[in-house]
Amino acid sequence: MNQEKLADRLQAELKSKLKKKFQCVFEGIAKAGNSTLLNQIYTELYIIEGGTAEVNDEHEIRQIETASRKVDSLEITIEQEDIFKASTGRDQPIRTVLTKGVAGIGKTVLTQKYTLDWAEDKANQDIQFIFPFTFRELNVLKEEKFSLVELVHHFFTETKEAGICSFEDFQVVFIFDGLDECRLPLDFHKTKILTDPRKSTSVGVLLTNLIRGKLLPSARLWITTRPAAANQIRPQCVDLVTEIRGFTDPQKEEYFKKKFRDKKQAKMIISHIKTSRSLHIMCHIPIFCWITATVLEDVLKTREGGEMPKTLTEMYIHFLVVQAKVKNVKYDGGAETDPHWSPESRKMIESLGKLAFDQLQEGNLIFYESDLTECGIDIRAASVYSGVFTQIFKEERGLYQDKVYCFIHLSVQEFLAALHVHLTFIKSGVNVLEVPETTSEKFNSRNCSEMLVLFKSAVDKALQSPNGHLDLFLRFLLGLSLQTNQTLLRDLLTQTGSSSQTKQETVQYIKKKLSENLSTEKNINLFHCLNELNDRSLVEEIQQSLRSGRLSTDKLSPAQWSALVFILLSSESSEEGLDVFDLKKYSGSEEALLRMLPVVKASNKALLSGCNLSGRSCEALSSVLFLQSFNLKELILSDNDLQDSGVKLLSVGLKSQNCTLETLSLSGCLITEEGCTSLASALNSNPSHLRELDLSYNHPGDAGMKLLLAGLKDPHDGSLTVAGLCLFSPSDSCQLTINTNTLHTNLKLSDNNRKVARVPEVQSYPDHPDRFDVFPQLLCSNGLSGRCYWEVEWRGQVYISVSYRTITRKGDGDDCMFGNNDQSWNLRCYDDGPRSVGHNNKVTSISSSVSNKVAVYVDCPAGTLSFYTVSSHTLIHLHTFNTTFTEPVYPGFLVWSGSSVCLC
Ligand SMILES: Nc1ncnc2c1ncn2[C@@H]1O[C@H](COP(=O)(O)OP(=O)(O)OP(=O)(O)O)[C@@H](O)[C@H]1O
Repeated sequence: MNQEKLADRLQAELKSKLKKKFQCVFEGIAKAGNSTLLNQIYTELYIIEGGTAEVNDEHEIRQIETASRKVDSLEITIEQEDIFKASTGRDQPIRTVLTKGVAGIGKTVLTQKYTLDWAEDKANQDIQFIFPFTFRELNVLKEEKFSLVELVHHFFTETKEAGICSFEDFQVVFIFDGLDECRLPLDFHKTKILTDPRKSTSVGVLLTNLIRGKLLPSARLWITTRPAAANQIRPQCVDLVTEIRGFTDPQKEEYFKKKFRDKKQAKMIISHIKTSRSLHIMCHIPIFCWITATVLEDVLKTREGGEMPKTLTEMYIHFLVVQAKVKNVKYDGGAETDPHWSPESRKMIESLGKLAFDQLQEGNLIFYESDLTECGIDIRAASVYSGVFTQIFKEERGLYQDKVYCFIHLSVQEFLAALHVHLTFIKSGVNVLEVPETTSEKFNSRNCSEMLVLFKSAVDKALQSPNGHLDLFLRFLLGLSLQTNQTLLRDLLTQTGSSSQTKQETVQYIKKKLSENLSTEKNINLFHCLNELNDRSLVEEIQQSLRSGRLSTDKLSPAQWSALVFILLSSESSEEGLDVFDLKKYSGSEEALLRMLPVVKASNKALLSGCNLSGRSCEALSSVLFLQSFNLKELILSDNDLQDSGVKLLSVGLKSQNCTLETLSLSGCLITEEGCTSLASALNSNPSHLRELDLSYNHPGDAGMKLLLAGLKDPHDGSLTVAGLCLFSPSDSCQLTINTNTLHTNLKLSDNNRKVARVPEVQSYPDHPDRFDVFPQLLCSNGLSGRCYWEVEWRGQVYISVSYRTITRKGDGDDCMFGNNDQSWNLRCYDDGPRSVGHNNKVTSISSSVSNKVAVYVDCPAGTLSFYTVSSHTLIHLHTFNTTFTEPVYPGFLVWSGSSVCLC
């Protein structure tokens, strides 16, 4: 048979083998007989290009609706079948792809789906052979010698039978899943170069050379890994890094719809998940979806509503309890209401915990019979165990038909390992983490509680691990120390432990570590730990790390940003802590804003002033305004060069019926008439909730002003729909001059006539008909008939006013005092801020924050007089008088004793 025909036949055989192998996924129920078809449950994942060869350590989620995703130009998404096809603009062919993703994000499932689609002739038919490997399988061959060809023959016997000994002439893809589980030495510096695929050597050397591109350079490679282990491969060896970000919100729903074919049940589960923000966020990780589905199916069956799990630890505890219950009911003939933990199941969890821990410490993820026996697991009963606790533990046929065992998912092993450490400590006071070489001098166990020593050593060990293999373990261990979590496990844990003081000291220890120079990945895991510990200062801690540059915003990968966002959103303190989102507290940059949009979305007030934002931010914010579930009431964008183009983009969102923004500040954003036009039309088309609009320090021009005013008029009664409109432009600022002829003799000028103070001594001013003789008042010489803006500072008690020139100057009647007649208007200011406004003897109280600086804006043609307090970068509207000015108005002041006023 010629080579081509042979290859075709082999391809058909390989496809048929891979189809069989991957058409079903093990979702923990294999033993129970209901294996699941991969095509039936497979839900599209959100995958992005994660930078070039620069491999950094990474983590968690992406939580943003599709609406905002499409405008997020920071990310290039990739379809599952196009993993070797990079975005345009790259001319080099892609040989090696490294796909990163956190635990349970769907790396294995993705590689399986890719292979299955190929085997079923659905995609990538240009590939002649796909050879999928897992590092788990390869680890077993650590001590053996193979050539590359022999290795392929070994795993894919049909290639050997077909007698194919050379793969150079074929389009071949090798998949290596789970680099984080790799126990083979991959030493890119020392390993000798090997180019001959027929030369026998250790598997580690084979892989190193394959990845280097020395061995079989024509083949393509796809390696998957948890982020923390990605750095085992030299960046130069990787052509494309991609990242699985899990499910987007619509994908989450799709998952549950596929999982629960009963539409009613699916709907109920989805709406239940949506009620808990953190649970909903967690479900971006497929394994959580699966665990959540398992837990909720049970929770909803047995109790109405109830508290939903909020943290990772809580979720896994629920999962364990559900398993115990299922075992009890299904296999032991118990009733749903019986205690879940029989002495046998308790014993089994203890044994499984010991196995999980011992093997995790060794870095082992598959075990042999001898490992089970060592942990007191009866080997004959092992298959029963795996049948019983199918969803925790599974039995596989390994190579050579040996029976091997592993946990249903690595995260379950990590959880049980933590449970083991916890249980052993509670029961016997033994700290199993304390092996002699790690007993650090730093801990003086006589001074700290024993438990604290345990936690500290766990933190240290996790930080020492180069591939992060104890990261999740640490999160679980700390999570288990919470009383609330121990209560959930009450029948399993006969005694509980850990005090709030231990918790506090653990938190302090973690914070100390956070202040050291750790990798981003470690930093983020420690944030997760604080979250598991329910620590309320977490948000502040994250802000500090970002602000100080300990977490450099330039170096954070998209996934790390998402992890921060996830922690911020799910942390307990976020309920109040994120009420006001102040970008500068994190990092005053556009990148930070774009990455933290989900936090903006969850906040009531977003302070984004002076952060170098551009149109990109406007576009993204606009998409947030479109969202239904959005809380934002105040958006402060002042002092960013957004320009007309930015405002146009923002206006798209302002038009949305979902937009319930009450305050918008665009002060000093370089907006001209064009920007005002789009803003006016947006505000006109949306029955807006907007109460305050600050457009000060822009250049709207007359036409822009008119448009805006028209756009903001109520169609029914013609009144302004926005109470606090601030429209002045830089050209409206006036330089006020005090008219010394009006000055009362107890008012003294200083600072080049910019400051007026009330003094007890009578000043020797000449008599003048314009001078106020009883009230300590003055007027400026500026007669205003257009638009004018000025700012004033004061001490003590003053009235800041405008008045017609005709106001009476002599005597102590109301016709003389600012605000007490129809000739004048005032704002009454006190030591603690403005308290009321007055006109024609009518005083109206206003609310204001503490302040001693106000701005006044008068628009004579429009008939408005507005007062604002001035606080950094923002004008906060106090009050607007609407009237018709019949003659020019003059700024003026009344200065009570011990007070002074200053023109800014
Ligand atoms: N695309 C998907 N559609 C439906 N379910 C999925 C998908 N991806 C993952 N899952 C579910 O999540 C579980 C975990 O996925 P998988 O084993 O692929 O994660 P992983 O990223 O390889 O994790 P680890 O790094 O811990 O090995 C699967 O068993 C399956 O139940």
